[in-house]
Amino acid sequence: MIPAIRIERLQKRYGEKLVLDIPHLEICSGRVVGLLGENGAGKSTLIDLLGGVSEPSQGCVDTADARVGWCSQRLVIDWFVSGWMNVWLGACLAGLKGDRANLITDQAIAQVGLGDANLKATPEVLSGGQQQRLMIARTFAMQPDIYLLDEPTVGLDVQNLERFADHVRDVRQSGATVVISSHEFEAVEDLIDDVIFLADGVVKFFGSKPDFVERFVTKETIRVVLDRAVSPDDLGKVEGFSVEVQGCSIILDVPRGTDFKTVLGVLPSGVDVVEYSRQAVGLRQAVKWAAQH
Ligand SMILES: Nc1ncnc2c1ncn2[C@@H]1O[C@H](COP(=O)(O)OP(=O)(O)OP(=O)(O)O)[C@@H](O)[C@H]1O
Repeated sequence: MIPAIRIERLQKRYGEKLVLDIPHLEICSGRVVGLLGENGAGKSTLIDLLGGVSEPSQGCVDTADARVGWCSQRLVIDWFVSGWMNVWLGACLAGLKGDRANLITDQAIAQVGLGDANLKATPEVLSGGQQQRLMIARTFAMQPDIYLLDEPTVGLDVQNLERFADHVRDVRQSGATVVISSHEFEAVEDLIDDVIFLADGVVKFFGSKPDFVERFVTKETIRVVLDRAVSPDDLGKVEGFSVEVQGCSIILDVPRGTDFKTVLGVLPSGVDVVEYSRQAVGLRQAVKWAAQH
């Protein structure tokens, strides 16, 4: 696959502090990449460098001649023109003019569910979530080859989240590359193909989402409900298990893939299992473990 973004010896310092250090990284076109990591890991710094709105202290980012659409975590809005014109600006940045620019503007507004909002007024009349969507619409109207979206799902309600996800799928289908920074793992889990996991400005993992989950989720949580309460002393011990008793419920942290029979081995004789469930293994657990290891 062709790299849409190539990073070489990229460093960003604020004063003496090195906040991002990526020797080499290539993001392929047509992928949706989740940029994950704890607060302060360097996600926004990387998005800003990729978008060219921040200068590297060293090294470079190459996006060839791609059109890059940057949607910041912070509000970047022209408060002196109407909401509609803020989105139209995106169409203009795509080189569109006249009726075509107007059409793309209206489409982008509909895609983020702002069709009924008062976009004739300046944007301060919009709610926080609507202002966020205004910026997303402007990026959509720009029709970029590379979308850089910093926390785009914050403040979106369920319906708008679905609209957003549909649009990301559409642009990915048409070959665009999308980088999404997010702490809202459930919102982006089904969208992303790859994960960049940053910790203290360093890429700790870069690869496919399934590989990320496989690598970092080594344990899973199982909940067993019994027909009567038991005491922790009644339970057997199994290497690698940690067990918590809550009345009739037993919560077990076990190595991933542990079979039911092995779990049963922990229980005292003479009790019946009323309910048994495994917590779904996904991005949230992987991020949690990646941050700890
Ligand atoms: N303008 C600045 N001046 C000094 N330090 C900065 C500046 N911008 C960011 N930093 C520092 O760079 C580091 C990375 O910040 P960044 O905003 O990229 O993190 P992040 O992963 O996006 O965090 P969050 O999840 O909280 O948005 C942090 O230690 C932050 O304090």
